[in-house]
Amino acid sequence: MSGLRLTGVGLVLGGGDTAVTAIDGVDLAVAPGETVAVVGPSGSGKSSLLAVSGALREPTSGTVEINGLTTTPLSDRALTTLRRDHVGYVFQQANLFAALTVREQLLIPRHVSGRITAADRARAAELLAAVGLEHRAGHRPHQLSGGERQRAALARALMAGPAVLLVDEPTSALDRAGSARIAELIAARTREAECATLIVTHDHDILEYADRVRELRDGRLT
Ligand SMILES: Nc1ncnc2c1ncn2[C@@H]1O[C@H](COP(=O)(O)OP(=O)(O)OP(=O)(O)O)[C@@H](O)[C@H]1O
Repeated sequence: MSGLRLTGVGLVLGGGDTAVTAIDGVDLAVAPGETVAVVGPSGSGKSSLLAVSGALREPTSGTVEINGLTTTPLSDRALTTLRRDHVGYVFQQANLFAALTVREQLLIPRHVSGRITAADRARAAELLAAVGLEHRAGHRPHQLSGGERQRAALARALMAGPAVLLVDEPTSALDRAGSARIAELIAARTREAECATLIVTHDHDILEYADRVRELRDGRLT
């Protein structure tokens, strides 16, 4: 299927005496245009779930399908292409490049895979307007607020038109109003771009913006 599908996914981290089952028999499907939130306490496996969902970690068992493509067994090169072409990531610290302006954060990855076209520039401008940052396009990350950085990271993640959008604790650095704004924006862009969005969070305030909410406890989805 398009979107994201996890079937019987398990992930064991470490080995020997310190081996931990971080994810245990997880079945989860996220359809295009849908936002699913997974909520769970610290250590419940949220980051691990995102890592296997985004083909950043190979599951110990089960299968992960991203936009109809199964992630195992694939070469490192094929995985890199899969991640680049099909997955957008918005991680906790926004991971913006300190030296680049907001506009460049969106355009430089295009440059790496070829020339920046007029269509790329138009798309970047459209996405920055959609996240309310057109007036900050020439700013660098240290000149932005926490919420603005998250919105820049969201726009960058959407630049390649990913089939799957993975979001880790989008609101950890934000106040309540900022949290609501980014959560609303993620859900709206998800519908608009018809990507399958998985958000992991412990922030219950943002759950109202998700189409579905699942709970993670000790690596198991309930
Ligand atoms: N390299 C590792 N070796 C062994 N166990 C690990 C390793 N990395 C993480 N773990 C354990 O796996 C479990 C899941 O970790 P994970 O980071 O996915 O949880 P989380 O829900 O994202 O936590 P938090 O909200 O605190 O970031 C935790 O119990 C953690 O202690």
